[in-house]
Amino acid sequence: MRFNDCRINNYLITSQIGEGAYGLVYHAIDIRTDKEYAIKAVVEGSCVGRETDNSGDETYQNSARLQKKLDKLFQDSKDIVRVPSIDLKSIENMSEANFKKLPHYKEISLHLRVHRHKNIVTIHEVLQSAICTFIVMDYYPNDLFTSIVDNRHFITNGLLVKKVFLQICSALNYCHEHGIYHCDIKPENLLLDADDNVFLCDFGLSTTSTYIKPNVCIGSSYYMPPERISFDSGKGCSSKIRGLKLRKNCSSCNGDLWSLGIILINLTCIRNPWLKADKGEDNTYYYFSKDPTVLKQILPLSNAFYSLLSKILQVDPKKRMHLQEIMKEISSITSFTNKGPLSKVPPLSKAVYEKLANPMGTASNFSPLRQRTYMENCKSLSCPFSDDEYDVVHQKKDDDHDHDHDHDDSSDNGTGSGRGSLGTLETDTGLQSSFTSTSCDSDTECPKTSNKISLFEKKFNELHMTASSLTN
Ligand SMILES: Nc1ncnc2c1ncn2[C@@H]1O[C@H](COP(=O)(O)OP(=O)(O)OP(=O)(O)O)[C@@H](O)[C@H]1O
Repeated sequence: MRFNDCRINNYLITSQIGEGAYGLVYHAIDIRTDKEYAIKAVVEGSCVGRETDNSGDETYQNSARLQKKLDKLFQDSKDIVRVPSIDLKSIENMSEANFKKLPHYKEISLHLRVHRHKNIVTIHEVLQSAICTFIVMDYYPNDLFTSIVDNRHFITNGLLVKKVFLQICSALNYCHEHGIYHCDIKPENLLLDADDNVFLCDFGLSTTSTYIKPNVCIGSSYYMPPERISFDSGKGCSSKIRGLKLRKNCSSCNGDLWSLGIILINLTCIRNPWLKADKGEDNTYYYFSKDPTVLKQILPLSNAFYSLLSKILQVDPKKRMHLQEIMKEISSITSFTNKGPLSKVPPLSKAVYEKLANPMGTASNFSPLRQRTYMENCKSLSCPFSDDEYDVVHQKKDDDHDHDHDHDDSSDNGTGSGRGSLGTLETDTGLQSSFTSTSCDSDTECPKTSNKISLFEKKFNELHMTASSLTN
């Protein structure tokens, strides 16, 4: 490895763990404490003045340029770079005017405003060298993409799906409450610790603008809402979706909600429903926009889960279900699929829901009416909760004498036992990693690009979607 054994202050670099459009991420060890960290190197000016349509070549060139600069930095300093640490509070308080001068600090500033949340990656230090900025963060060994696709970690465990998804929602809710819109919610930007706790990272596209321009803010196409793709590039620049004429700019908040809906499909079906929510370019999405029940034909969804997804994946962004409601529905849903292990899922107790949805201890809108507490099989389902959490669930169960499973979805005939079996979900369609162009918002026009071609792209293209049969 190129920078093996190089040091930045007290951090010893051990390997490269990520390569994005404008950042390189390294695994490092603090030689004083032996604690592991992830260090992201970003270059000043790297996210300025780049428009959306970028090829993989350009991404490669960007990171090659950064590598070269780092080479020189380490060479000049004989492998030990000593750089000052920037006061985090001063970065957090930076203004839009500051971001115009130092655009790459916007990602760090917005991230710092929310990194206190338990499910958002913590930034420890920001180090400034002459050629680039180093963001020192907590290190997590896995990301959600690898866990879903490679490890197939979720398809046999509905409680784990609930836990992970509620933690994602909780992190996102915290961001929205603080006026930060992530705009690049995708499995690669969700990291996992060894106990399957989620941590949101990469605020490179995030914005404080409640509305963003459709033609500037391009995220990963799989997770991008239709209103940010299907725009008229003509003078009016207004979006037209299903005959609706939408605002010139798109709601940042509602865009994140759409991405959540796609993540739910990833977690439960190991699929992406379409490549791009663009009627003109994607046949599956075209059919979905005409008739949402197409989702039930291409994915093994239970009726209850289809009903929930159709409320999240509303083409009209204003009609999308609110985040708090999504969380409550996920907590109480009793089936994700119409067959296999996810066809029977216990609802969460109020205590467990509170812990996942409000790890910061803020008030919740959980409705006691909706809660069900029959989680007696929690442990045997390979319980995703810690012992403490399990105790809370278990104690509640002891108080609860009604253990009958009462399915919302009576039409589901739940062929799978849901316990221990590998299930019958068709999981041969690989989940696509995000490799399309990305750029960041908005009023401040700070586009960045990302054309990460993942290992899974080839696999995905080979397998393609069963949905393609719909188009024949
Ligand atoms: N704290 C961390 N712990 C472990 N791995 C990390 C961490 N932060 C980032 N990574 C890894 O590095 C990859 C790239 O990081 P990040 O998304 O922040 O960079 P980027 O340049 O914005 O990438 P992209 O252009 O793909 O969005 C992540 O997908 C993840 O695999």
